[in-house]
Amino acid sequence: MENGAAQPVIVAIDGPSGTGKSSTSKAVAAQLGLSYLDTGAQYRAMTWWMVTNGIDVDDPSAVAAAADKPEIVSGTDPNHPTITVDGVDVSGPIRTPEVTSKVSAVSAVPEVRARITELQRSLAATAERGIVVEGRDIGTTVLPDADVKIFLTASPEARAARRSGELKGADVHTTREALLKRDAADSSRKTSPLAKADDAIEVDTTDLTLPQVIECVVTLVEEKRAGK
Ligand SMILES: Nc1ncnc2c1ncn2[C@@H]1O[C@H](COP(=O)(O)OP(=O)(O)OP(=O)(O)O)[C@@H](O)[C@H]1O
Ligand SMILES: Nc1ccn([C@@H]2O[C@H](COP(=O)(O)O)[C@@H](O)[C@H]2O)c(=O)n1
Repeated sequence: MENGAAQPVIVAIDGPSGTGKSSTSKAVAAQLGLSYLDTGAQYRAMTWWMVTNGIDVDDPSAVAAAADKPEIVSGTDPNHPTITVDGVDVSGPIRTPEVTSKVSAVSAVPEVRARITELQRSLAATAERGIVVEGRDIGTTVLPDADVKIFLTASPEARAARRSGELKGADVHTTREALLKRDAADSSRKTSPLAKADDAIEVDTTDLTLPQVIECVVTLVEEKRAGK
């Protein structure tokens, strides 16, 4: 089949924090002309709204009761991903240390996950050429029939070094502990925890450059499209 008339392809990329999901997914989507969805940004947007509206994020029933209130809209252009809550651009505010430290509590609430999962499935279903969706439960729960499933990993040391390089001046040890704490919370929650789908391909990125990881994923998607 000609490239222009190709069937939409759905790519699920999961893994712990700092393994390179966002960087890889954006680049793969841009290279292959697909849409891109950062599902972590959606959970961060929900958390930002809870904090901004004085909801106690450690009270799951308060979070559940408010979960249907914010209108979260994700733009899926990999070259210009956007996220708004009730029409406000929150791409900056969702990356603060406060939101990062509270997002695991909010994302563990089943009503939050149900609401956001519905948004994710709807975006995937309407992506004309297909989509790369990255998160923690995409291959296991959100899109279990995805055409290609990747689970990225990397050593905690490599992930902490990458993150502290981004957050200029951040201490690597503190960054490592914060990453591991978030992974533990995300992996141990009852509803759709961070997990590798049985049919996902695991790619350990510890000793790979970002361009190498991107090339590996592009090749896997192209092989799938070619029916190999
Ligand atoms: N293979 C790699 N080698 C070196 N640096 C990398 C590699 N992959 C990603 N990075 C860098 O590591 C940092 C974290 O990457 P990224 O944000 O893509 O991870 P993530 O898995 O999406 O994290 P999170 O789940 O916390 O959002 C970025 O600065 C990115 O440029
Ligand atoms: N599919 C997903 C994606 C993310 N989360 C939660 O959001 C947090 C932030 O994710 P980042 O990728 O932006 O770091 C993450 O720690 C999870 O709590 C999720 O539950 N499911």
